[in-house]
Amino acid sequence: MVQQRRRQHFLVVSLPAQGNINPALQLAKNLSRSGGGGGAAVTFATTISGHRKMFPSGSPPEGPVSFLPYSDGYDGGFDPVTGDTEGYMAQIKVVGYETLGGATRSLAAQGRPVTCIIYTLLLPWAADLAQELGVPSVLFWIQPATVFGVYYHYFHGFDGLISSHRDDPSCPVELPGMPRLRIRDLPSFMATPAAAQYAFVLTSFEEMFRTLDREVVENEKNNKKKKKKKIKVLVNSFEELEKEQLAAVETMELIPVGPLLPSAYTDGKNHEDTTFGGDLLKPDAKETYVEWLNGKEDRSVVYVSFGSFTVLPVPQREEISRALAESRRPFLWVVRGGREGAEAAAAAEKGKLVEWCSQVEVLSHRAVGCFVTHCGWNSTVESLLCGVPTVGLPQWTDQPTNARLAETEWGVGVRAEVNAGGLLEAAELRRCIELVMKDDGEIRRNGEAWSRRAREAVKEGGSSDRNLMAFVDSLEMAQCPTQLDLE
Ligand SMILES: O=c1ccn([C@@H]2O[C@H](COP(=O)(O)OP(=O)(O)O[C@H]3O[C@H](CO)[C@@H](O)[C@H](O)[C@H]3O)[C@@H](O)[C@H]2O)c(=O)[nH]1
Repeated sequence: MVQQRRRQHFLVVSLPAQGNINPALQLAKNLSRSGGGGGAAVTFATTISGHRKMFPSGSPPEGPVSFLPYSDGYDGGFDPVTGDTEGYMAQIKVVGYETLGGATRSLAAQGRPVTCIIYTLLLPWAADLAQELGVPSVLFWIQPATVFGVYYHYFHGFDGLISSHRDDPSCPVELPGMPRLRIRDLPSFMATPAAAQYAFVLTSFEEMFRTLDREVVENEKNNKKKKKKKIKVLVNSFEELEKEQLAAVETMELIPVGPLLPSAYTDGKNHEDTTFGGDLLKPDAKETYVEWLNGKEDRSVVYVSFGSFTVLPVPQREEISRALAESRRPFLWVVRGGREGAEAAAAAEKGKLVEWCSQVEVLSHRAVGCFVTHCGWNSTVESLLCGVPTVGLPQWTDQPTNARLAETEWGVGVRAEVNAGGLLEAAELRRCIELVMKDDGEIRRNGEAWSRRAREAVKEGGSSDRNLMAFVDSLEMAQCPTQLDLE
């Protein structure tokens, strides 16, 4: 008996946020190499406003991934800092569901039916859409498996216990299958009451976990007689990094397929794949910072960046600015939201300030010796793969957990301590920078070891690569509608 395989067509759906778009786009590229017979078809969908920012010239470049913009009801753009975020999430749920549904049906009418929807965070409605269209859906979790596990337990019985200890940041938290954490290491939305504007995030995460719970129940119903199959969740992590946490939720198979970085920086085989390909902000001209880095000694430069979302308050910028200006090391600082507070650093001749850069190119440059970061998960895995030790100044969401993992579980960084007013002072920042920059230090050695393991996982034939291929194969076999009996 021979089974006829069907070519997959993945629809990868992302919010128009940089921290979501980058790993989702890289996953889309990797999926396009998967499956037999010339690879799977992959379409990447984000909102019209996000799509316009990604491709200001109008059309995306030719390549293995197709692009499908859909309306969220805010085609002119939405500012998550000043706008009504809760209203936005309610709107995208209705309008996105409708417009993405319509666009997906048009693809089917053109002879390109979608066979699987993969969706990133805060888009649980994409799973409902998949159900309506009669195709499977898979969550792509773009934070560490540890954070997935922590949220899972929070929504499965531990919420009361955690909430009742919120006043004690150093209180230990022991959750099944998770490393030892404290209240201060938990995702901010559960460790501290979120500002009203972001209260919706916890609700949205809960909705996402309830969607997964529903899938678990349906899956068990449909597979009663067969060997117990788990529902699948793709994760931007790798086996060695979070072995126990990946196995901590019994009813779900967390499949690590990361770290997702453009392949020029991982196995170096595809030299063309040097960017994620979806910058929402315009990078400074490369000559201004890459050529500047070229002139610096190996591991001498302090790179400072707080991701795509955080705009630090002016007093915090002043402290960082002072620490960098007074340090004897060269630095490259991505300053977002204007230069107020960064004047001392701007005036220092040994430093460079930019508004946006190609971070993976910077982190993989031989001249970069440490990364002062907010510990967003993409920044964390990018620095891990590049072997650049970190000084963490977590702000919110998963960042406190990521900072804890980097410091305690993997030993590749330190978390800088803030004062009673929540401010990281210049002296503390300088102390942390000197600690991680030590040439023969343990942190640097750990960083090198984890960099090797991360590259090993993601290269062709490595564990993450094999996991992704096996995931695609499992879908092909599951959906195979035809069996040709040759006998
Ligand atoms: O000048 C810059 C600065 C950043 N980046 C890239 O932008 C992305 C930033 O992602 P991340 O480090 O995860 O930070 P955020 O943009 O803040 O991401 C949000 O989304 C992530 C995924 O959910 C969470 O882990 C973070 O906490 C959350 O703030 C990374 O790929 C960087 O390489 C650049 O290319 N150039």
